[in-house]
Amino acid sequence: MFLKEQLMKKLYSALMTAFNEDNTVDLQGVRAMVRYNIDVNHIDGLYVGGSTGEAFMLNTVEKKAIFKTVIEEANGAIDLIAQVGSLNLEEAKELAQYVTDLGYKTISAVTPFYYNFSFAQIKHYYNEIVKDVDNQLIIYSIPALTGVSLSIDQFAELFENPKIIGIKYTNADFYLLERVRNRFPDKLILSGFDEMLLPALALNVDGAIGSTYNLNAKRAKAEMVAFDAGDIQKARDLQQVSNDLITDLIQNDIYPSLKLVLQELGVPAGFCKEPMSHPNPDMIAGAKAIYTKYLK
Ligand SMILES: CC(=O)N[C@@H]([C@@H](O)[C@H](O)[C@H](O)CO)[C@@H](O)CC(=O)C(=O)O
Repeated sequence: MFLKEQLMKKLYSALMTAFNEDNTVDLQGVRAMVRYNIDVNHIDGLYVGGSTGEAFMLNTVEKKAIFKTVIEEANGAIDLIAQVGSLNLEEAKELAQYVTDLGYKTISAVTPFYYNFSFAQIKHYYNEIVKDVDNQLIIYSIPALTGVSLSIDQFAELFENPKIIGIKYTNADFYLLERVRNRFPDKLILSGFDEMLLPALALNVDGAIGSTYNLNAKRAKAEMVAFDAGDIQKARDLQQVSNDLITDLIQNDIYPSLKLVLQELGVPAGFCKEPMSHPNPDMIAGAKAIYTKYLK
């Protein structure tokens, strides 16, 4: 089991999934992205099977193949968190057992979405996912995509289960983040919006998980170091450049653009899965410009 100290102020890439043009999973591309994160980004860990991994569009067999490939390729070099949450609770439980058996030390699960579940149902979902596995879980809270906002008292109720150890906090509500941080000093809070890394650091999060760290980890790490050293102006300057990069990525369609820029960096990141876009000439030109401006 991880102790909180072992995960402090760490940077995690939200791992992408490489797809072939026909929308099948390209496991060689997945391996290449794991390697790039370890060898070039010097990342502390990977969040596998999350939004950036396009996991909510994958079937169980594909998810298992990715979890297996990633842990094999990482071979103990970095922390791995497996996002197993699913609207199909049976699938979530099956994946929780599967990744635990593979050796993942931490799991995570998105709040169940779409059906407007009550808090009692959400609590049941989390307790069921961890019930039979010897593992610990981080709640994945991303209200902008799920429509599910948990209150501080609801987080407290979920934390009554000792296996629930933290939150992947992808939320622009910094008032709630401050409240959560101070009410649960021993819980892991990992910030999820890359463009808000600096204010999240100011509120003493334990680290960050994000999509853009797949290619911008060096700058984000430098920002974390500057912040820790008290060089706030340097941290601001770095966040400003990162946010220019993130703005350009979003304007160019972020998920395919992340993959296109990785290809410029020599990583065969493949395609996104439809209905995500496949690249068109304008998008390819935009990604090349982003690479040249921020990463060359
Ligand atoms: C919706 C989304 O993709 N959010 C990203 C961010 O890294 C996001 O792409 C970035 O902050 C740009 O907005 C992460 O929070 C998601 C994430 O870590 C994951 O589950 O893959």
